[in-house]
Amino acid sequence: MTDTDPTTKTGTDPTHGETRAATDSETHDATAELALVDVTKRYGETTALEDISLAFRPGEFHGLIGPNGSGKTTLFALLAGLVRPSSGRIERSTATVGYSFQEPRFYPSLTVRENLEVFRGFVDDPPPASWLETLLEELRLAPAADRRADQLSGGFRKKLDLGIALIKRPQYLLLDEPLADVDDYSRRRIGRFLDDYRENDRTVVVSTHNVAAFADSLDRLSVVVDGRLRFDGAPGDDVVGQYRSLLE
Ligand SMILES: Nc1ncnc2c1ncn2[C@@H]1O[C@H](COP(=O)(O)OP(=O)(O)OP(=O)(O)O)[C@@H](O)[C@H]1O
Repeated sequence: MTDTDPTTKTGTDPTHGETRAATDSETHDATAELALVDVTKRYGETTALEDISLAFRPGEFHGLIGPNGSGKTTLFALLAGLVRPSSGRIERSTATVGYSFQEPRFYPSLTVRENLEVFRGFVDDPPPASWLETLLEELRLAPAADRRADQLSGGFRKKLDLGIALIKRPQYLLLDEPLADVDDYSRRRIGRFLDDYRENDRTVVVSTHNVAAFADSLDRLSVVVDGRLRFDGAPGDDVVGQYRSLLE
C-alpha cells in the first residue's frame, strides 16, 4: 500500500459532481491503485463495456450501479482479473482484491468454518486467525459455523461467500449485490461492518440495483448504462432521484 494523502479523498476530487466520464489522464492520480484505463470488452458481437476509464481510490465506499445488462458484472470480472479487456488495460499494482459475485464459491461438503480455513490457507500472508472469528461474528455466520455449506440457506450462502471475499482482508473488496437474500438484522450488521471496512484506506466497491440500501454509505457513485460510464462523481443527497434522472 502506498502512502495516501487524505486531502485527495472525496470532496477534492476534480471529477466529483460532474456528469461525464473520467478521461484517461484523470485516472492517473497517485492515490488510485486499481483502475480501468480506456477499457473495451466485447463478447463476440456484443460490446459489454466501451472505452471505460475509472479509478478506485483507497478508503472509499464506491457504488457501481446500472440497469440489467449494462456491464457491471463484466467490469468486476475485469477488475478481479477473471477476464481480459479486448482493448485498454487494468491497473492493479500490488493491491489485493477480494470479491463476491453472483455465483457463490465454496466447497459444498465442508462446513462454513472449514471453508473459511481452507480459503485462508490460500493466502500468502494471511491476517491473524482472530480475523476469521471476527468474520463469523460480524457477518452473522456464527450460528452456521459447523454446518455443511451445501446445506445452507440462500442468505447463509451469500454470507459465506462474503466471508471468503474478506478472508484475506483485501485492500479492495468488490461485492456484487452483497445483501441479496440477507435478512434485515444481518443487513444492518453487515452494512455497518462494510462501512467500517473503509478504515486503514481499504476500499469497498458495491454493485447493486438497490442504490437506496447503500445511499448513506456512498462516498462515490459510478453509473454504467449500455456499457458506457454515464456518471462518476459525488452522490447527491437524493441518490435514488439522482440515479433516476441519469437514466432519463
Ligand atoms: N460470457 C458472456 N458471453 C456473451 N455475452 C456476455 C457474457 N457476459 C456478459 N455478456 C453480455 O454483456 C453485457 C453486459 O453484461 P453484464 O452481465 O456485465 O451486465 P450487468 O450490468 O452485470 O447485468 P445484471 O445487472 O443483469 O447482472 C450483456 O449484454 C450480456 O448479455
